[in-house]
Amino acid sequence: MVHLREVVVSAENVSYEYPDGTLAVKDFSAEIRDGERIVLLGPNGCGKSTLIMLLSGLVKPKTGKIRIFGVEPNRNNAEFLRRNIGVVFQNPDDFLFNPTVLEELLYTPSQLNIPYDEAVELARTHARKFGIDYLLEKPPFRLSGGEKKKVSIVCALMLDPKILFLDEPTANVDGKTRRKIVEILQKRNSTLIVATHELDIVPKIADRIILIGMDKKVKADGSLEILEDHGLLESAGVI
Ligand SMILES: Nc1ncnc2c1ncn2[C@@H]1O[C@H](COP(=O)(O)OP(=O)(O)OP(=O)(O)O)[C@@H](O)[C@H]1O
Repeated sequence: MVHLREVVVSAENVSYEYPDGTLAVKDFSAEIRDGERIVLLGPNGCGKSTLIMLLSGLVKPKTGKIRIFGVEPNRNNAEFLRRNIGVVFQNPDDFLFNPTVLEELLYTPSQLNIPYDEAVELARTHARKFGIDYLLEKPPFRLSGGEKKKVSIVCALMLDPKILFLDEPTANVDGKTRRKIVEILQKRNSTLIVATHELDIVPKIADRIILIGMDKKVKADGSLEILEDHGLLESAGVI
């Protein structure tokens, strides 16, 4: 008998409309199991960033249901979710606001009442591991785009989250930084949900693709074989 791993995120007929009336996500359903490595693949504007916000519980769907670890995100489980979910936003400037990189790394642990000395030790260890230790005392706004990206990824990894969400992790970074980010993601064993429109990183980091088209509908949900269906990729607008 095949033993299926537990569902960690589920979306049931989820739609989302921005206050100005733009429909960003249309009737999206999926079950994501523990340890799956998923890429949300689709062209600009198909709703990937909005889906990352919805599936990570940061935004509530207008219709439909999102469950994370079996429960709908709400005020009572916010701390639990924060402890177990890491999110890397598309634009690090939306997220980095502390006076130094070290303080940035310490922010979430401090919100979760992790002892200061323990958090500093954790931050220094992670910074060394990801090669950003030379940046610890710098203000985040003085970093390059690629450095900001790496800092946001390390922030999200600080507490070794059970689910890691990343929105366009390799956009606007040089080849070396891209390789480093891919290597970091390849080493993770826990659930990974990545939004991207960059086809070349998909086989390196994912084992399942959810392909979304320009009309915001799911065009395919399955294995990496989707990458070989050029007609499908073209009709979805990714090639
Ligand atoms: N704050 C907002 N207010 C109104 N509409 C928005 C807002 N943010 C996004 N949208 C719209 O929602 C739709 C989905 O946007 P979203 O950013 O989720 O797409 P995406 O697939 O991540 O795009 P990209 O690949 O360009 O990052 C688009 O039509 C976009 O114009």
